[in-house]
Amino acid sequence: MATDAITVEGLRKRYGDVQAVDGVSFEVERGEFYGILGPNGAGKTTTLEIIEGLREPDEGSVTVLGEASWPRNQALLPRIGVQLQSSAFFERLTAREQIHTFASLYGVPGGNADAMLEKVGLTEKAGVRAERLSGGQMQRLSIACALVHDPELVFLDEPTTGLDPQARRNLWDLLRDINAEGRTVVLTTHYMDEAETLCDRVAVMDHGRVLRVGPPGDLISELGVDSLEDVFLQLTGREYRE
Ligand SMILES: Nc1ncnc2c1ncn2[C@@H]1O[C@H](COP(=O)(O)OP(=O)(O)OP(=O)(O)O)[C@@H](O)[C@H]1O
Repeated sequence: MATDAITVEGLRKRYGDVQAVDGVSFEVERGEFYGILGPNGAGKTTTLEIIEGLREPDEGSVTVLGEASWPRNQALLPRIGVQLQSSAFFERLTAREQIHTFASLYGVPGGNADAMLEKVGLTEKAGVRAERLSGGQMQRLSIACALVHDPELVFLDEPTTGLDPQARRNLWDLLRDINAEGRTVVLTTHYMDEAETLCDRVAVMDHGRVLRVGPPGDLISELGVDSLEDVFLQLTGREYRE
């Protein structure tokens, strides 16, 4: 459908004996804030990597912003942003140098990089080396680097893991702003309250399959429980652990 940002159909991926993704289909609408939830090993990262065009599926197809994501599609790269782990920062560079390096890779003017640093509240830390930033500051820098080329679609893999509650809430405001600007956001998270607060819809995965898709509030009332945490527990039979 023309309004879909992402269409995933019949995805399968096996690593040796492990069927990591076992027939996954779903759609993400343009402008949507979409969460992919599941216990460790559920197949979330593999699914995301296939959608991002970083991994070839054994079966199935993915359309991102109207284009096939495999074979790797160069035309898509400027249109999507992928939040890298902070360990992927260039060594010994300051926050400002990091984001300017990402900007130049995409041919983006340096002024935009400084504006992005300001947007994530890191202007005062611009001269600090990335490895000396706090956990929350590093996460904000990695999100800024993923956004510096103004992508339409952003993938965030556990953006608030390891942050204290206040830093998580600050980051939630930033993620809401990114989405309010019209960008589609796809998020994986280990925090059910985070998914409940931020996501328009979530897909709950386990054992390489999608068990259920819907707005958090609908899933909660359909299953007659009190929270997304309870939905997760009921569908997967497991607590959400890291
Ligand atoms: N490169 C690989 N080679 C072999 N097995 C892999 C590889 N990548 C993932 N797996 C296996 O595939 C399954 C799905 O892994 P995946 O990382 O996609 O799950 P996940 O839901 O992202 O888990 P987590 O929450 O722990 O990140 C797991 O059993 C994992 O051990």
